[in-house]
Amino acid sequence: MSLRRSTVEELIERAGGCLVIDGGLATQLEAFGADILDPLWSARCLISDPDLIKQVHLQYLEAGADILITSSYQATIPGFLAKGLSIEESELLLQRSVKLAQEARDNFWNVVRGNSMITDSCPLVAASIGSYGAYLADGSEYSGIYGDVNLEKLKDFHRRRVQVLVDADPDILAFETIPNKLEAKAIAELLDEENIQIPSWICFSSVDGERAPSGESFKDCLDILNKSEKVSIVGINCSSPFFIERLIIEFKKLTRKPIAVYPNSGEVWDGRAKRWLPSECLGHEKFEDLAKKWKEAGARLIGGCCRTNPATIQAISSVLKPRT
Ligand code: MET
Ligand SMILES: [Zn+2]
Repeated sequence: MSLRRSTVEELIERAGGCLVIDGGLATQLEAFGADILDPLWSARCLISDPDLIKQVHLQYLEAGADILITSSYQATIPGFLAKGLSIEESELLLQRSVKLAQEARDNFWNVVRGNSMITDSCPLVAASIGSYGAYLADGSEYSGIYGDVNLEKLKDFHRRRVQVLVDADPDILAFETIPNKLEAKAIAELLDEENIQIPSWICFSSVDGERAPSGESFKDCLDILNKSEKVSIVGINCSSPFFIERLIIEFKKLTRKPIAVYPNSGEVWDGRAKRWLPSECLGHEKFEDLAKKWKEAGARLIGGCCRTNPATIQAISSVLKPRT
């Protein structure tokens, strides 16, 4: 069942001022030996090993996550068609991504926690919607260079997947690693055109800690989103944790919407070579210190992205919502 009777603000308040997002799904699938070197990336497991996805969701819940992000980041209908699947099969797989997270959540809440009913205060399911760049799988979610696309093409790219995911009734739509203003605008317009009733977040990537990867200012990007009632939350994901605090302070000046941050470990993705480049990266203990600062700076949803794992989320959750 859906948890949308409360607003995002109410849920945040009830959670003590901050909701904990889970960590890297792909990272943890790989840690279990899944082979995701594929254009579908983590979504490959929707075909090859759906049970493993559920297991990883459960681990994040046990680590203290209030929000699970589904395995649909790089799941797209054209991507599935390219694998020889039919449109119907592709849409079923998208729906399965939401179902797996809902089942993990219900199981955790009812069986592990012993609650008899799914209520507003149980963990939420956020349907992941990767950027167009993530679908291209050429690293452009971190460069913002999309070549020959326009607003309408981007809307059409996102449209059917959004409709199918919405039908599966997630609690939130999570647009991730958006690298430019054009795509942010396309998403905001699409949510309006389709009259989507599910709250959504739009999170940008950033490479330099100051601007969107395209070089456009966050002021320009957020000005567009501020006008949209359909966009409930804005933020940053899969970017270096070292500049997140600075970006939260900047975002606070630019928007009144709740801010979400779920950075990666600080390693850098080489989109062409399809590997993480060795670089300075952050340990779990450090995430604990930083998460506290991010909350103080004004972030209201905090978690981890690629190369973070359940231990990271455990560390974040222990400082953000110490159990009494
Ligand atoms: N949520 C995605 C996953 O782990 C990561 C998004 S950033 C590349 O599947
Ligand atoms: Zn990531």
